[in-house]
Amino acid sequence: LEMRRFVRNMRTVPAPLPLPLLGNAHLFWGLDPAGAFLKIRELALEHGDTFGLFLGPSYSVMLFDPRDVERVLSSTHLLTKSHEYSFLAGWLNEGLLISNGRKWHRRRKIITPAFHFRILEPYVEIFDRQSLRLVEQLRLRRSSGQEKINLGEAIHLCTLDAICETAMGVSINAQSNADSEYVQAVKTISMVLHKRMFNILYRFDLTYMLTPLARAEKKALDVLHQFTEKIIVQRREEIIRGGNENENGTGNSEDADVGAKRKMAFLDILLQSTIDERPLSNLDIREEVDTFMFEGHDTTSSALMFFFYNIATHPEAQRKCFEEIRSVVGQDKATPVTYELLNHLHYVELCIKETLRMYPSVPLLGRKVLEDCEINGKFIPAGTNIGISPLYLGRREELFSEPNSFKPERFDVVTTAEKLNPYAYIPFSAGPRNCIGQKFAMLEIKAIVANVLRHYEVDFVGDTSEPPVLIAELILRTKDPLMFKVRERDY
Ligand code: HEM
Repeated sequence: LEMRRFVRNMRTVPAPLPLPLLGNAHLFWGLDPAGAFLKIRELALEHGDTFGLFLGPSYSVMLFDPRDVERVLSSTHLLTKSHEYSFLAGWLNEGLLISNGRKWHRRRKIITPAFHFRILEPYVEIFDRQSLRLVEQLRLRRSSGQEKINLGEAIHLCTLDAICETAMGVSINAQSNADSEYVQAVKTISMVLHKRMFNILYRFDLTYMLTPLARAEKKALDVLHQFTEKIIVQRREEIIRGGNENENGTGNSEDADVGAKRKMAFLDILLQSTIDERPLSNLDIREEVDTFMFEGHDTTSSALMFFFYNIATHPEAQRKCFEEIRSVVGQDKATPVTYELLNHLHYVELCIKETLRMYPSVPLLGRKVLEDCEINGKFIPAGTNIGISPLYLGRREELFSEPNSFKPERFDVVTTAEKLNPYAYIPFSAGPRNCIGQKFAMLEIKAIVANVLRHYEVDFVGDTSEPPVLIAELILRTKDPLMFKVRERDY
């Protein structure tokens, strides 16, 4: 930073004293992601809700005051993502999550209609079918002698199946074929992303390229990209050949390793979209489909895992969820869940919202400031990275009473006395760059919850005296897997 701007910034934004060259990096030396998160909390207590951090040459400002958060997230100027998102570019290229400027704006405009409720409504049939496969998988695990079940792992495969079918209109059958090349490639990429973001050895491109991890990434990317591309080419050809015979689930296009009835998948919508009257190229479509694949499965499976943890450790909440599901969907376990029925699951929705307050799937958001600006009297110079943490905000005592307790009723607008600040509760972010898939996510989570709880009572197997240790990586997870027992419900 140039000295004059630096001094102006330091006057308005407190920061721990930086060391030459290192800045404040030494404060985080040797800490794992969980430790780094606690350190940031400690610094907020010491320096206030908005404070600066120098990590080597890069300067960041952490915002923990909802008023400052509002200024950033609602702004139409502060939309550029921070450098960390570029680690995703290998897979997502310049898809909606990481694109910036004019490209992002135009893409957001054409993708928004793809999340209209009329498009989402038929997807519930997919969520229903895939969650019944999950129910079956859990039964198989039990009958094969697995006493304790890693529910998060089983759910992850289920959400991967659901997003693949909705995004591309094909099934990868991840739940019955967890060893498939595609599923393994998704796993490899997630592992690589976490390592690149949090391990200094892998952070810099030049040194990273020499590691075996870079080779594993390249191999996995080839698998992922080739798969998406193959589906795009096939679908384009089908449309040229004979129109949309497979739309709305009426057709039955089969492929060697993919096979499922097609609906109006996101891919079909993108194939019909135009920008400046020109259709999107295969690469344009691939980056958006891959973005849905990434953003649409890990997030929902993290939310679901914490949902089941919360209700398993709060039996009264589990009972109320089950009673509501039974009264809305009916006594017959074979009745399919529908869009209409899911909209009536009010108490389940409160539990999902409370889960996302305590355990937001995306624990940290980052923006890059391109021009000097002021945020509520604080001078932020161009080049600053901004960090906003939905996880930290959701656990602030000043914003939520008993923040570490699971209290779904706080979200009940009819009965609650608590007045919630919309910028304190931001699991789906907020403003122009909020989550485009939030309605999709709520429907999918509800469908999976409804089918699992209709069939099973879920118990947590583990130490409940302490909350699980969280790892605030790209997607929130726990240090150790959460293990559960499921018991068949008789009614
Ligand atoms: C519980 C589930 C989910 C949560 C908590 C969640 C959360 C978020 C958050 C916090 C952001 C903003 C990220 C940032 O600014 O860095 C975001 C963006 C996004 N989400 Fe979600 N998400 C969920 C599910 C989904 C699903 C199911 C899809 C797609 C089917 C999706 C697609 C996207 C896309 C494309 C963006 C980028 C939007 C843009 O920049 O214009 N998300 N999500």
